[in-house]
Amino acid sequence: MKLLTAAQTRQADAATLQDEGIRSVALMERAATVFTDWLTARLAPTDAGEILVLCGPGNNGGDGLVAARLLHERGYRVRVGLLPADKHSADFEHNRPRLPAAVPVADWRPGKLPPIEPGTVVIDALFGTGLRRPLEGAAAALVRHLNAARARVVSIDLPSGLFADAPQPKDSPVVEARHTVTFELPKLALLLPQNARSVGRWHVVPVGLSPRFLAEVDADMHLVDAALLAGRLPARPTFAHKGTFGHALLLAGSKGKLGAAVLAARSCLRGGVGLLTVQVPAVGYAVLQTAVPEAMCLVDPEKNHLSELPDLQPYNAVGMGPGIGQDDDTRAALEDLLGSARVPLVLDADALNLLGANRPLLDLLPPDTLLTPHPKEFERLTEPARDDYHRLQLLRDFARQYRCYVVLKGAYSCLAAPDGQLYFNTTGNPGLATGGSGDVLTGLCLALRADKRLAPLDAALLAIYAHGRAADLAAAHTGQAGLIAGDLPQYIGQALQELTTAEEF
Ligand SMILES: NC(=O)C1=CN([C@@H]2O[C@H](COP(=O)(O)OP(=O)(O)OC[C@H]3O[C@@H](n4cnc5c(N)ncnc54)[C@H](O)[C@@H]3O)[C@@H](O)[C@H]2O)[C@H](O)CC1
Ligand SMILES: [K+]
Repeated sequence: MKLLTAAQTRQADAATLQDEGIRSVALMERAATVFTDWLTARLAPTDAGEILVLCGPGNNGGDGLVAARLLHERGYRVRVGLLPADKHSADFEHNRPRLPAAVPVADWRPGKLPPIEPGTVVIDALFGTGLRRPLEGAAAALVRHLNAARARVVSIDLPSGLFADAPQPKDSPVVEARHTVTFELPKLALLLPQNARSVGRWHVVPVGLSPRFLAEVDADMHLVDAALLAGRLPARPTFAHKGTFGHALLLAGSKGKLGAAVLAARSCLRGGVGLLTVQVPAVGYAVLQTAVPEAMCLVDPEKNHLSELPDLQPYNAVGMGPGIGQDDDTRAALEDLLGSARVPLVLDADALNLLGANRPLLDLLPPDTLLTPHPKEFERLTEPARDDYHRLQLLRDFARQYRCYVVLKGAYSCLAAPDGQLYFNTTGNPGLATGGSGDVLTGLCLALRADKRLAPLDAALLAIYAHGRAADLAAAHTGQAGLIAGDLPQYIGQALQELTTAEEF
């Protein structure tokens, strides 16, 4: 699924009107109806009390007016508060007189703002994608008043005051919603940690925007969902043998961190690799052979850390990083790897920290290398980000500059591709915030990069999605708090199977 900018969303609205030959008030009616359906499916009239609908001057406010009318028709008690404005949108003007007389309407002016009882259900229809500048004056006062009320706020399309795809000044107020019900496609702002307090939980409801426009529009941001991945993971051929799926080499572990090697190795095997060899320092030999008997094990000459590469000739992909530490010898081995590898590389954890501490090594990164930093590791590779938007810009720039794929891990992990496209993952849950879950991702990435049938982009997309999906499957048994990284590999197979394309008849 594509992620649109605010400007593209306006174009999508216009294309929909044109393609369907409908008036904009009809689209507003549709949007407000799906919003109202969403709300009434979750909130009975008896639990709602008197719903307060706060309406701004534009089409977001127009949506609010329609929702107020529909809620009244469905037996809810409703009142409307209007933000005073010099000018209203045409569709707002169209719907204002259509509010039933039984719905109380008042202007909500600064200095005379009525109290909002704690727990009141408030529909925030002040501003949506048309916000042009940070809120000030009457609008800012109203938002501050609402945020102080401890109400149950549901925002239409966006929490008011939040730009759809750009940062706002720290001191400009934004509605703090429990739920944001957004139309057709999520907006970038909903995916970023810095907006979590305003957005609450977000939900997408369909309004039927022009399929033609959505197919044609040139987006540079995407959501990684099952639809995006359809057809990217071919079924395993009947006459497959272990060579078909590649031989991966994993360089992992140091004294006290062999668990990282074990987790990555198990995950690589569950990711479908044909053969796996793991090189560990001597201290890890018995651990690896016992914990992961399916993998072959090479022993580094050093006892406690990795110091050199084996002959790379047999391998289709090499992964390095989980648990390796940052010894000088290990840095030398990494440098050797960057200089000599002729196959896809996956770099994580201390391999990234070594790169960050030795920036000239970045110029040695082979094209299409896959890096999987968390935000701190990414910062070591680049610079501290001013905010989440700036971090995405740095991510994009880095992927372009080094012609590599970078997964910035977190909720909605974001993959940047060498062409500057960004892909936000939709699977996973807070149970992944546990030690070792990144090592599992590394192993899975390595397996998919070793599979010669997969393009680099497809391997990375499949890996981040299946990793999150495995966590969702695991959490159904363990709960989120009880989820540990070792639970994940056993669900990778199912996650990949769900994505596998059946052979066409
Ligand atoms: N995408 C869809 O499927 C549909 C979306 N709809 C809704 O329409 C809004 C966008 O409406 P628009 O009129 O473009 O913008 P807003 O209502 O967000 O606000 C515009 C309004 O506010 C003024 N304004 C802008 N910034 C400020 C500010 N900082 N302070 C004061 N006033 C400001 C501006 O001048 C305008 O007057 C979208 O989010 C959906 O909710 C449609 O219903 C159709 C389907
Ligand atoms: K809103």
